[in-house]
Amino acid sequence: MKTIETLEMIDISKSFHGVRANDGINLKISSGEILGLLGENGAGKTTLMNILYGIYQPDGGEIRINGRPVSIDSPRASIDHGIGMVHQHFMLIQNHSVIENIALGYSHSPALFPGKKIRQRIVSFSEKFNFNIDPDKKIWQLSAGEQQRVEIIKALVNGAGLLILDEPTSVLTPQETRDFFEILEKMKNDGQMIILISHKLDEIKKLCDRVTVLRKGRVEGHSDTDSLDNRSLARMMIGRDVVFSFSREKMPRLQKVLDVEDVKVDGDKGYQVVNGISFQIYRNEIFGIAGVSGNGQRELVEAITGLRLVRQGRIRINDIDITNESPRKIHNNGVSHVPEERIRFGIAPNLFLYENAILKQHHQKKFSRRAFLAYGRIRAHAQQLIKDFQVATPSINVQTKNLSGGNIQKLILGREISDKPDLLVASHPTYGLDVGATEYLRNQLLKRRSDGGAVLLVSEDLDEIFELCDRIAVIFQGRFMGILESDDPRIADIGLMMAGTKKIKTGDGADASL
Ligand SMILES: Nc1ncnc2c1ncn2[C@@H]1O[C@H](COP(=O)(O)OP(=O)(O)OP(=O)(O)O)[C@@H](O)[C@H]1O
Repeated sequence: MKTIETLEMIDISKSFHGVRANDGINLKISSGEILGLLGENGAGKTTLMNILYGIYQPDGGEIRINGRPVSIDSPRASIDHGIGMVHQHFMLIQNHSVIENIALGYSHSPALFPGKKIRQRIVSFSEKFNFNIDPDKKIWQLSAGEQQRVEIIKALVNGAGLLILDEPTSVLTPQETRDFFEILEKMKNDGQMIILISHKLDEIKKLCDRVTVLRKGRVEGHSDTDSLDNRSLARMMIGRDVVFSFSREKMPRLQKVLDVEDVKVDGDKGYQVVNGISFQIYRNEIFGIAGVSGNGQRELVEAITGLRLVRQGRIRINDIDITNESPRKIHNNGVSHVPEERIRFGIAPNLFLYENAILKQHHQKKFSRRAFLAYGRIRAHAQQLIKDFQVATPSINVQTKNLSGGNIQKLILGREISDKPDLLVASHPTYGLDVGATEYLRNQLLKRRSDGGAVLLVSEDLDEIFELCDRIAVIFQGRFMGILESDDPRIADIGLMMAGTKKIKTGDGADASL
């Protein structure tokens, strides 16, 4: 392992076409420390870490390792200096084994395929930090948590003394998160340095020794986590107080909007992953689906929004059968969708922001005149959207791929909600959002409900589900383990239901699957 004792970033600046993403940033981390890097969406966290990892070159400033200035002009140089980065989206080749993936990035190899040496190192790290990974398994056979551990091992095998982790728990189940925290503690006690980017304040407080908070490209402050509570952390990040809990008045359910009847759907690998699910959602209702990811919720949502074939059963919106209709027809019948994979399904990355602001809506009368797009109105709509949803961008004339992850997310949400759909289907809508944007989004979902909309919310964040939903279904292996009213005392068993060890008979649509 490389011996990095201290790493400093001094007065780092970086601009993109006049946008100062980093403006004189200072940061320091020492061996055996976990530093939290916090900041609102677009604050400059990813840019700063991309500079440290050699993906971008800074316009000014210096990086010092053990007090000496170093030049990091590529990821290879960064790895050679003992820095490793685990991105939000894993960079692993699915059809290759763990050992093959690690060999591909191995930086010290004299041999063509240094399999034996790598196997030894995987085993030794696994024993030391309890990674529990089979080196011969293919990546596609591994859970998200296991794939993340492979990424970490890959960095450690290359000698990383400093690990950068970008929102590492967003893809993990609660159990995997607990295991992951233990691994990080062990690594820290072994002298490893870790920089953790996260929007989850509890996580930051639990794991990090110190935090550096960025705002609008500058350092807002450095602090020990002991001396901060969630409220003061949030205030540092977004410059105002954040509401952490919402009051949700009870509302009578009105007409039925969505009717899902005994639906069966196949997954990507060709076998059935939604095994006969029935439920209804009404106007003035937020209906939550809780469950560990990979239990069929993604496929169910894709079936409702027209992205996946329904093999059996019917789906109706306002009593109109939309089973296996095109996404466009389903959208025209009043369904909007905030997809789980936003960059892939939510935007066209190379189009301008104002074009993405009306994606799927361009044929509507307000945006087109005969065969032509009404660009004046489209631009005005985009301006309003970025104002209402606080999308941080220099203008509406930028390619959407250049927005920060959280701001892309806000743009999609704004577009879908402003369409005032009868049914809004939102998959993990607050993932990647800062605390201020999360608060705003949750308020918007509640507003959609009180304006007479129906909302289907799929989330792994139980706090979010409890906070927002009128009824909660728990999905396990493609079946509902029960549908509960939010004030049902049996809600305490939700963990058991998520793990598949308890079913609850509720006299609702869920019975069809019990
Ligand atoms: N390649 C790029 N081209 C143009 N602008 C960019 C580029 N990368 C980042 N930016 C801009 O720099 C600013 C900082 O973005 P960055 O991705 O670093 O923020 P972040 O703190 O990581 O945000 P998030 O929490 O949303 O991921 C944003 O205004 C973003 O639009």
